[in-house]
Amino acid sequence: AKARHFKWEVSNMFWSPDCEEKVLIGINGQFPGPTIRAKAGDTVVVELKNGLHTEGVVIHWHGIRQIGTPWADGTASISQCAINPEETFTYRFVVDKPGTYFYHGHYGMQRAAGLYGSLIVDVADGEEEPFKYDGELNLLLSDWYHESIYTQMVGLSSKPFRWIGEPQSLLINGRGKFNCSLAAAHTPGTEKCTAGGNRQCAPVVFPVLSNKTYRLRVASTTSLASLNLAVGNHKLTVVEADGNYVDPFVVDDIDIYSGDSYSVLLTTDQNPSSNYWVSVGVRGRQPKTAPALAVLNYRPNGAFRLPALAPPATPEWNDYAHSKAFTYRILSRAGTPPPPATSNRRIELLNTQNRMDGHIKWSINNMSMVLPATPYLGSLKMGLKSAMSAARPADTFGRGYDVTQPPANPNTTVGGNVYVIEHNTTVDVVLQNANALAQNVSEVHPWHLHGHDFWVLGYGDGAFLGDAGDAARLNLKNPPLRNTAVIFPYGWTAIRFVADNPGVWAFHCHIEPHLHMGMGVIFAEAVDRVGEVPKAAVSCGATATALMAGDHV
Ligand SMILES: O=C1O[C@H]([C@@H](O)CO)C(O)=C1O
Repeated sequence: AKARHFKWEVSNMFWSPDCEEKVLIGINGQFPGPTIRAKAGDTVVVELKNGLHTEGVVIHWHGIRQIGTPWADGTASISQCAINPEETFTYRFVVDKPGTYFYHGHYGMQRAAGLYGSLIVDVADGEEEPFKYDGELNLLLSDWYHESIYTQMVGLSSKPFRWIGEPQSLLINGRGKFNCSLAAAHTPGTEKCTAGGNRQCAPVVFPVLSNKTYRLRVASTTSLASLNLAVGNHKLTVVEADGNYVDPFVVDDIDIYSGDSYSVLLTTDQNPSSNYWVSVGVRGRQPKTAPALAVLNYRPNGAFRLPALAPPATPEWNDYAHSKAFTYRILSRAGTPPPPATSNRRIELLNTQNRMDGHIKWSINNMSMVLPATPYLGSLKMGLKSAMSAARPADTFGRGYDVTQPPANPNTTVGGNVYVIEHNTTVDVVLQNANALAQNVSEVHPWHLHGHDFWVLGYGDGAFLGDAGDAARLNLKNPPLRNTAVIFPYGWTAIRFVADNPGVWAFHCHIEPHLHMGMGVIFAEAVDRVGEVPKAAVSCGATATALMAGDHV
């Protein structure tokens, strides 16, 4: 195992991801940020300098469990202080498991401002993947708004509430088109874009050879959009989800929620005289955003020889039967560790949209999460009384709640939502979706857990019936291991994890505006067992460090 060193500087820069120039957050002058490539067992060291002029920054390594290094998880107010402008913080952590991951900002809505990149972990030397392929294609998917994240955040917390709306474009590896289509010939009423050139918005071209198998690594860091990916005329074999191998299955298209990652195998078995479209469209919300397109370029055809066939159509946004059919097929590959047969605790989390003093919030068991000024990892480790509100959030919301209707009493309050988790206990969490504030509206929410993979034990429609029924029907045989799980409209999703990684871990909806509106909880897991926390993670600036060392002003 090696140490892999990176020196990064985060800064605002002008960029044209969809051909319209805006300001975004890049790393070392690049957007998306540099790809990290390492082997399982390596130590990744990122010296991160904050080159933003007037705001803090942190980076979360999404899918990396940070076993023994909870201070490197990169969550502002949770695992560390936001890094001040001009300051450098060093992230040092082991990438213990091969897979397709990514990293992104986890302070305010900085992820939506473009602060993200790929993190790919290959198998350790001497090990082999359990499937064969000839080459790899990397697709980091995102959505893009023309309004700044500041305007978006102010709208979300204003009275009256101003929703951010749908994104202006979808991006593949940071590239998209705003008001034109590369496939205008197949899309009546749209303007044709110029395809080539070396502009920042030039479409991605994936060169391939005929009759080979490629591993497509696909990850979504979208702010809002749930996506679907298809490649014209080609089948996709799903082999990995969130850094865990799955029992392979073949589909025409895959759904990818924000926070998800997949590997799919594609065999170039189609007519080699043509190129083919890779198409990424919106699902789960009525789309107002055109699909993103990239070119699967069968060499030696010209890169910008446009495909003869129309781009594959994205399934209807509200065809949830299609979504569920895909999601339910994801099961663990033989050899994946099975979950413990029983759990010590079940936490049932009801997701509701609420009102608070004229604001709109998302609440969990009727508490909307707000983050503290002092990062939990330090304040809980030091046992500071101010660290947590005395009231513990509830483990359940009671069976009577009608998930099919807007909340009878929509009023909510804010809280820390800190759940204290005992070391080495097995914890079940049931995420219960419900109707939003408007009649007949219930949305998709992809929930992401930090610090752990979890087994997805099952999904259901309507209210979870608990011990009266659903608890006995969970899949304990071959549930997939993941770090992100979707809850479907009006449905529930049950997960299980073992609390074997002391730290303070966020568990939240990965939709950026929903997290901003409070849709999350904190798992304070065996914090007394956390090793010595680096001072730089929990004290900010040189004076803080010096004061901690006993110096006086
Ligand atoms: O959180 C959300 O708020 C809006 C809408 O429900 C209220 O304007 C929306 O579509 C969300 O996902």
